[in-house]
Amino acid sequence: MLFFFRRYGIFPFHTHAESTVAAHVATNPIAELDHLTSFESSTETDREAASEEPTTMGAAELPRIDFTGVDASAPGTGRWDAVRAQVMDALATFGWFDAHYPALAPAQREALFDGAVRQLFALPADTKRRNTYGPGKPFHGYLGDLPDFDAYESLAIIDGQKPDEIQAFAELMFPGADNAVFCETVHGAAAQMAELEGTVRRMVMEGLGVADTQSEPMWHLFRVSEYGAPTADEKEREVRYGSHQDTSSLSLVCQHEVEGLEMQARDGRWILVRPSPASLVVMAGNALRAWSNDRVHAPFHRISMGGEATRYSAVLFSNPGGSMVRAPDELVDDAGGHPRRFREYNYDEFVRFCLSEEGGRHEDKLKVYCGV
Ligand SMILES: O=C(O)CCC(=O)C(=O)O
Ligand SMILES: [Fe+2]
Repeated sequence: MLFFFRRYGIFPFHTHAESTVAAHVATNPIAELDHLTSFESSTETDREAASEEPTTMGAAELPRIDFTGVDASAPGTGRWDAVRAQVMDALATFGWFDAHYPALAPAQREALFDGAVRQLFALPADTKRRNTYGPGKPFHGYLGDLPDFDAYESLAIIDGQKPDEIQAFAELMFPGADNAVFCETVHGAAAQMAELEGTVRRMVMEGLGVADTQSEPMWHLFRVSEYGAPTADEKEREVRYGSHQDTSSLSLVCQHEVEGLEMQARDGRWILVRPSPASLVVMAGNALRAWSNDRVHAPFHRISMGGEATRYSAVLFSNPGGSMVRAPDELVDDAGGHPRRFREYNYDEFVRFCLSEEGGRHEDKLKVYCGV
C-alpha cells in the first residue's frame, strides 16, 4: 500500500543515485535465483555520490521459492511443509521472496497486461479518475499526477479478485461496452494471485504456530500501475516510486517484462528483481510485521526506471479486515525474548499517520507510531 508523499518527506531513500558494486545479500539456504540483480548502496550519501546503473550478478543466494505442486486446497500435503519452512525462513530473513508460480500462466499475464492494463491507462484522465472509493478511502483508487511521482499512474480495485468488484470497475471505465473479456482476464489473474496470497498467509500462520487464524477477516486491493521510462531531460535512471514499506499484510507483485522493482536488504543494499514470466514477488508489509510481533521483516522497496520501455505491474495487497492490528498472545513471550514489540493499532489511522507530515519525518513509521 501507499504512503505518500515526498513533499511530506515521507520517503527516506528517494535519492536517484546508486553504487554499482555488485554484492550478495545475506546468505540464505533458499535456492538459486538467476533473474535477480544486486547492487550495493550503503548510505544515502554514498548513493547520492554513486553511479546509477545496477550491476548484474548471479545472485545464487537470494530468496526463491518454488510453489509448483503446492495445492492451496490441500494444506499439509505434498511439498507444503517443506515450502512452508522456506517461506518462514525468507520472510524472517529478507521479508520477501520470489515465488516461482506457474499457476499464473505466462499467457494469462500477457492477456492481463497487453489486453487489459494497457487499454486502461490509455483511457482519458477524467475516466480514470472515476476509479475512486470516496474521501474516506483516499488511496484506494486512481492515482496520477502526484507530486514527486513523475510518470506514475495507477488504478485499483478493492477486492479486485472478486468478479462483482471487477464488473463494477469495468462499468465505470468502459460504460456501455461489452466488458466480458476484460473482466474474465482481470479475474483470471487476480484470482490466481489471491490463491497464492492465501497459501502464503496460511503457511505463515501455521509456521508461527497460531491456531485458528484462518478465520481472521482480510480484504484485498488489486492495483495496476504504469511507470514511464526516463525522458530526455531526466537521468538515465529515475526513481518513480520512492522507498517505502507497505502497510499491508502481504503484497504480491507481478511485473510485466520491464524491470524496476528494487528490494532493500537489511544492510541498505538495493536488489533489482528482474521480472520473470513465471514468478511473483511476495513481500511482507507492516501489518504482518506487527501481527507477527516483529518476527517477519517488512522490507523497504522502490521502483526505479531506466531504459526506454514503459513498465506495467499488478500488485495484490492483503490487509487486515478488522480495524485493529495486534499480535496474538501466543506470539508474545516475555521470558523467551519476545516481549510485545508494538501496541495494538488502528490500521486506517496508521495509514493516515504514514501520509501525515509527522509520519513523513520517520523512516520506521510503525515503530514510531506504536513501538513499545
Ligand atoms: O509496481 C510495483 O512493482 C510495486 C509498487 C509498490 O511498491 C506499491 O504499490 O506499494
Ligand atoms: Fe510497495
